[in-house]
Amino acid sequence: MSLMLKANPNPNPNPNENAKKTQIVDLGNGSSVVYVPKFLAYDVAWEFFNYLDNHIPWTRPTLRVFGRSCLQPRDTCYVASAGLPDLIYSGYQPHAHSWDDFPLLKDILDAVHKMLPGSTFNSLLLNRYKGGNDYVGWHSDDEKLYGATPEIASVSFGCERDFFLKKKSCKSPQERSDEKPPSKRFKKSSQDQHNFTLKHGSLLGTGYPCLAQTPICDHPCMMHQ
Ligand SMILES: O=C(O)CCC(=O)C(=O)O
Ligand SMILES: [Fe+2]
Repeated sequence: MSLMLKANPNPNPNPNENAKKTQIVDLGNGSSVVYVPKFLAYDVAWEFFNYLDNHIPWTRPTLRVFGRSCLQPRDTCYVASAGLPDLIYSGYQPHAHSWDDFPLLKDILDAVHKMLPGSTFNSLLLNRYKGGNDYVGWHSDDEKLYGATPEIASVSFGCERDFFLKKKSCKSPQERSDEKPPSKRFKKSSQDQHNFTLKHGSLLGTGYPCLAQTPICDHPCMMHQ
């Protein structure tokens, strides 16, 4: 399960411990990602997992990808601050729930803001992968709503899963390639690919400008799954 973004105001009794293990990975071209493997204490993260698993109004929508209808291969739920433009991807417009409906999500958001000083996240896409067959296909988080240089924070819960980032080919379609099975989606030996194993309770931040030596980020040119 992952939150594309924000948990407990004091998730770890010793915040310095988190910071020490933080990794900043240079992707080249001025882009960096930050990875905090122990963003949330192990037991706290399991409490969050159980809450989210049981209390989020998960849905599994039908998407329209390359002219075909297909069931999104994961459950989802969307939370957004009031006044944001609608999120629409692959012909689907999720209902925007209010942060006020889920106080725990606000706690996660506060913790992310503390870990990434200067960040101000305003929407959250929750994804639940029910087993090894659920996945997210190659895509860029480049919806207009996110602006020219999207900043994304992802908090993961449950089983470890691989997360891949690669440079986007300019000719590739912008749509998510959710309909392709994982085996056909990527050759792991490809150059310019970066792999992260997202641990239970970890935080991954992309497109976060102050991570780069110069405040440049090219997340719009990156895609991931
Ligand atoms: O679940 C994840 O870690 C990634 C999900 C994702 O990339 C997305 O919803 O845009
Ligand atoms: Fe994404």
